[in-house]
Amino acid sequence: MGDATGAANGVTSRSKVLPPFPDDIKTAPLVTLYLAKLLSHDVEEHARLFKASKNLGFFYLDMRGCPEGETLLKGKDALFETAEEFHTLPLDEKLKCDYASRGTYAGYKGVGREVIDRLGTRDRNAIYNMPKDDILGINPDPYPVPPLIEAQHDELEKYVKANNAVLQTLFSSLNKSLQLPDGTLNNLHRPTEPSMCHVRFICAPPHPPEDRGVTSLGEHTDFGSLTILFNRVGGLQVQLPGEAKEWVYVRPVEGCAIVNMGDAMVVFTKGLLRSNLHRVITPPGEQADITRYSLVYFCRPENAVVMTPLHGGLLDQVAGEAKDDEPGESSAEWMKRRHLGRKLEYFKGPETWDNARGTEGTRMAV
Ligand SMILES: O=C(O)CCC(=O)C(=O)O
Ligand SMILES: [Fe+2]
Repeated sequence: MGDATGAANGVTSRSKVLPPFPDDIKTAPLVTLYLAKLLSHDVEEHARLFKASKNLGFFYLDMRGCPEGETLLKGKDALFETAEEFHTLPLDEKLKCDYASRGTYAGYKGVGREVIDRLGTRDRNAIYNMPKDDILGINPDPYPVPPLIEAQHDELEKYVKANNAVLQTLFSSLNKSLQLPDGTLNNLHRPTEPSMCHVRFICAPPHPPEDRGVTSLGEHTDFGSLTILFNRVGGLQVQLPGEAKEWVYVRPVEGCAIVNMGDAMVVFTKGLLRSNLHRVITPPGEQADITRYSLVYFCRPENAVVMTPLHGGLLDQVAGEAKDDEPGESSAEWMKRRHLGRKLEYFKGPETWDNARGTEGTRMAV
């Protein structure tokens, strides 16, 4: 469980105290926003969210000090335990929920079953994806889950709802800052409607000593709208905007989620909001010796939403259209194209990689 003192260093996992994130490495200058302030309609905090969403597109969201955030923090502690339990199951148990051949992102993906670049280099992460629609009972034909996940159904349901409460707060705030008609962003992301939102358990075993510094998860921008990520150890890096294209670690901070914009927000806002490149490499310092777990909630637009720029408010003053590759593509098609292009089962070469790209090349310079 998380360490109640508030420092990310020294937090415990199921079996041990985690080694500290080093103090002597360069880290990304993510601003810290406060959920409690956004909920109490603090005008300055809304402006800070808008600024962070335009500048780096990544920020810490401190969840402490309000029931909505505390519920999320409790949920993530419980689900880190579940993630460890799931990923330590025997491989044949996990492979029972590998649904890649069905053309879905749902279920288990073993280490090396995705590519991380055009050349087909394999990833070093195992992941388990649980669709929001399965958890909330919206999908009439949910993917089978192992008993230990079934046993956590209520916890997962609470977690999805807690994430959605936070997401709706963020969408309302950004909607106001963009001066869009009331509810525009929120109505593209109603949790009760079918969408490809999901909870993900990520597990990266330690890299062998000769491979330290290697990439586990290649550079990418997220496909969807907003991502709420919890890290306990380092390894996540963002590429700082600017000519130097410098990669720096993101320090995990206890009590805070790492939130980032995905490509859907870039498309909707003609590039006004930024989805920043990020990747996962060997965790820094002593953290390199342990298995790295992370917990993610990916929020995507409802399946029926068309991936095209929105109109109104400030967006009417933004020149130019984002070059979304296929105007008219639905959110469901966009997510599937991008996801399957990375799966080993579907990767045929550099063209598959290129076809799975999003807005990485079209974002505004800041
Ligand atoms: O594991 C992490 O810290 C980040 C994972 C990530 O970027 C992703 O799954 O899209
Ligand atoms: Fe990501």
